[in-house]
Amino acid sequence: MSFSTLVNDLTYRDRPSSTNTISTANHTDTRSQISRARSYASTAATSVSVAGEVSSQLHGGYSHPLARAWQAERQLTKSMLIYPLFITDNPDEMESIASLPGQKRMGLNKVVDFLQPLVAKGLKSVILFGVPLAPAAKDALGTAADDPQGPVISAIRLLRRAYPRMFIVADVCLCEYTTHGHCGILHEDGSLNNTLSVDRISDVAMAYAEAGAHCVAPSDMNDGRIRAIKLKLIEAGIAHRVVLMSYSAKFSGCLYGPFRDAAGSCPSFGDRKCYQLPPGGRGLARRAIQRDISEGADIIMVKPATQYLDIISDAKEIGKDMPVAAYHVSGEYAMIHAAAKAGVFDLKAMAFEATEGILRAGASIVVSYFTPDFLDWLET
Ligand SMILES: NCC(=O)CCC(=O)O
Ligand SMILES: [Zn+2]
Ligand SMILES: [Zn+2]
Repeated sequence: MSFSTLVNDLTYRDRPSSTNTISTANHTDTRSQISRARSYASTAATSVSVAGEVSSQLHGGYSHPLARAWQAERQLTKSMLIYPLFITDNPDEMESIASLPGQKRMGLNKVVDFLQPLVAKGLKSVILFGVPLAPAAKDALGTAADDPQGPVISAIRLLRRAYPRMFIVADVCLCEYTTHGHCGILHEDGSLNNTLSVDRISDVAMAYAEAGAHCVAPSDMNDGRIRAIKLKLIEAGIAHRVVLMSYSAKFSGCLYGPFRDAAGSCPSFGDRKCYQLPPGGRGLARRAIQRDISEGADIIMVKPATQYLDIISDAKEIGKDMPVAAYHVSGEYAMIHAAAKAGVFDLKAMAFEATEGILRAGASIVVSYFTPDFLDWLET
């Protein structure tokens, strides 16, 4: 221990403090050391002691709730939240999703009324997932994904009319619409046919954009789909009014289970490890993020969120001039609910702590199933 640290340490411990009773109580035996240190300090280097006292005092800076809020580079606001909605092809459906407490799967006749109180509380944005319930709606090419009468395109049109100020994001993938449940079109050996998949995915994205989505968000992880979508948007003359949000770093793992229940998008064989990223692949995620930025992404997303905070921070560093989004996924949401139910912690406190961690890592947009709760919990 250097002399100045000793002085700081002793000076700090010696101070009577209502907020730090443990350190004063435990160190009464150091008084003679303190006075020796102090007299040395006052003769040799008075400024060391003063400077030490000044720099060791942090508590004052966050003593008030507002001052605590100011410590955050980014504070959670309602504008940062995107709420996931599951829209089925059964217009009158309103079903609870067992593995996603509080979340519903709903039909077109229900969605406007469902959103009304949320919009009144400040909901700004939703992301739409289509859920075809009729088994006949699925095929090898995911034809239903861009059915003009299908749930996503119909919901885009409906919500644009009902809530003209709401920002509508359309998730773009084929897994909800393919019989095999994979995120693209397959070769005969069951692997992804990247060329056909990108062509199909970019057509689906175009259909959503043309129907009026403010943002299209491809979550499939096929190589080159950002470039393909951007080029088609430019060619159609609508690139200037559509945000392209790439799920750039979407990791393969076990946190999507409740979503697959909700959307019926579980692969019928195999897994997604050959297109979603391996959980340890930080360098690979950085390359995927760089690639998607160079291909024309307007927003880059990291998914899941709390297990991948380093990747969010990398995304913010690599894409320092663009917004970074994080998807706080179904498994993360379900875990928080389960642990809160088991008495491990308070649901609200944990929802804030997890989301603040996501913002601190670098995100300024959070796709969250907690959105309706946050609309109640946040003042602005
Ligand atoms: N494209 C969306 C997903 O794959 C799942 C998200 C979740 O688990 O909430
Ligand atoms: Zn998919
Ligand atoms: Zn997906």
